[in-house]
Amino acid sequence: MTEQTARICILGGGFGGLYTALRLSQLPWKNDEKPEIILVDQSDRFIFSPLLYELLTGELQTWEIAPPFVELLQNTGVRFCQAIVSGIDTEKKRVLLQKGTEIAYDRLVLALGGETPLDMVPGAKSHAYPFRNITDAYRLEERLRVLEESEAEKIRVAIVGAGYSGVELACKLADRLGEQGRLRLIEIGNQILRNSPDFNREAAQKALAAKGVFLDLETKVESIEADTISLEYKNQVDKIPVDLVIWTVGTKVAPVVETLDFQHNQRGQITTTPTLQVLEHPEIFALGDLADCCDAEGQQVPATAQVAFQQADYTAWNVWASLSDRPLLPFRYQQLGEMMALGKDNATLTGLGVKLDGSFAHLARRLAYLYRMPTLDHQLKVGFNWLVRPIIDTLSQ
Ligand SMILES: Cc1cc2nc3c(=O)[nH]c(=O)nc-3n(C[C@H](O)[C@H](O)[C@H](O)COP(=O)(O)OP(=O)(O)OC[C@H]3O[C@@H](n4cnc5c(N)ncnc54)[C@H](O)[C@@H]3O)c2cc1C
Ligand SMILES: NC(=O)c1ccc[n+]([C@@H]2O[C@H](COP(=O)([O-])OP(=O)(O)OC[C@H]3O[C@@H](n4cnc5c(N)ncnc54)[C@H](OP(=O)(O)O)[C@@H]3O)[C@@H](O)[C@H]2O)c1
Ligand SMILES: C/C(=C\Cc1cc(O)c2ccccc2c1O)CCC[C@H](C)CCC[C@H](C)CCCC(C)C
Repeated sequence: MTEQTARICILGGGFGGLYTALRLSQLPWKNDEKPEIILVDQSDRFIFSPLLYELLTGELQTWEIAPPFVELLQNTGVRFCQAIVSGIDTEKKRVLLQKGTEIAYDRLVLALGGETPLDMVPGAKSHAYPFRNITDAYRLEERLRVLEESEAEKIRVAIVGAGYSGVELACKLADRLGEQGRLRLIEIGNQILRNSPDFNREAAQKALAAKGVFLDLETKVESIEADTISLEYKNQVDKIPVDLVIWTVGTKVAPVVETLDFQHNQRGQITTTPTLQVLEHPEIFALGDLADCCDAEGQQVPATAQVAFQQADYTAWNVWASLSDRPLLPFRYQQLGEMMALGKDNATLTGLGVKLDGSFAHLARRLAYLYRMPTLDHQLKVGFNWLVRPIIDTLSQ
């Protein structure tokens, strides 16, 4: 009697899910043990979010940072299913999709990421622009285009949150808008980039100052209206006219994740073991922004692409191990450093004992991200384009 092929279902094709699928397809399955691997995502494209800002400056094109899943999964044996996940029946081991169909699984990988909360202040949902995915980038692009084509002498942009996204966006938009832009970066704390190494924070402060970005520290957003933003500073509220508000603050898990009957932390993330398994469900793995994970050393890991990217290797290995009767490995997070774009030809990078800023950091950041893109085929296409495009642009001038 032959045993039935095992089915691995991966929910979410971001840094956690897509890289898990790709690694799983490369593992040494014995022919009679080769499982069926299905990747489910609501979108048809993977998003390389660290390079999302470059769409707004025209430095990069959609195909480079958001390749379609079908293209990435070609020749891997992984099946792609575009659908919205609406629930999981853990008793029957089935994933429920919004379109009414279900997928049975033997192993399940949860990697649905996070969302930007627009319910933190009144008016944000109706008037502020989030910046997390390709739809957000297109919406923002369209608004910027309308403003640029208007008669307005100045385009007044307020960016809420001086974390990584806020600082990177402010620098890129300042370069895009030039003299036409008047940017302010609003931060509740008393400094920007609270969690960054001093070198990166200082490089960012210098870049923001050089680009004329106005910094509102210790300032809380009270509310956002159609063309104003109300800011509280030292117990006084000021209403400031704005053309565009971008909201970068916070990450929350999707409502479908909140409804799952697992242990969650206060932020709604699913608690996992260091082997990235959901408590009391060894057949279910969770990683990335939706997972509350302490690694083998007991350190709480942050919600970053760098973490999800590393967890994907362990998840793939552990899923394979659990189907091959091998021991599972606890996740060991290696903080390699951090990189930040500070405009069109400037960046800052701290990691592995190296500190770089300016155009060297810009180049090193681009190369480091090229190396982290999902498949060799995509790396080659993008790398070739980065080499050849400047030559074509120069010749066509
Ligand atoms: C602008 C920006 C820049 C960033 N830059 C960096 C950086 O430089 N370095 C860094 O380390 N981190 C960075 N991050 C953080 C990083 O993007 C996240 O931590 C990382 O993407 C998390 O990976 P994930 O797999 O958990 O989720 P994601 O990569 O967000 O993937 C989740 C996937 O699930 C899909 N999905 C969600 N809900 C459903 C559903 N119900 N049904 C079906 N599919 C669904 C989504 O479409 C998405 O493809 C950045 C974030 C942003 C917004
Ligand atoms: N280059 C990179 O490495 C990079 C780029 C983008 C994102 N990421 C990762 O993605 C995750 C999200 O980062 P993010 O920068 O998008 O968002 P974030 O971490 O939520 O940062 C938002 C910033 O806004 C501040 N803030 C909080 N509430 C506020 C309010 N009501 N008004 C004004 N400011 C407020 C926060 O201060 P407090 O910190 O005091 O709360 C923080 O400085 C992080 O894990 C980050 O590491 C990394
Ligand atoms: C800081 C580095 C990696 C961490 C990291 C950061 C992210 O934002 C990620 C996002 C998504 C996936 C993964 C990651 C991630 O791993 C990179 C460290 C690299 C070295 C410190 C770079 C050394 C540069 C060399 C000196 C090369 C210089 C080249 C030159 C300028 C020609």
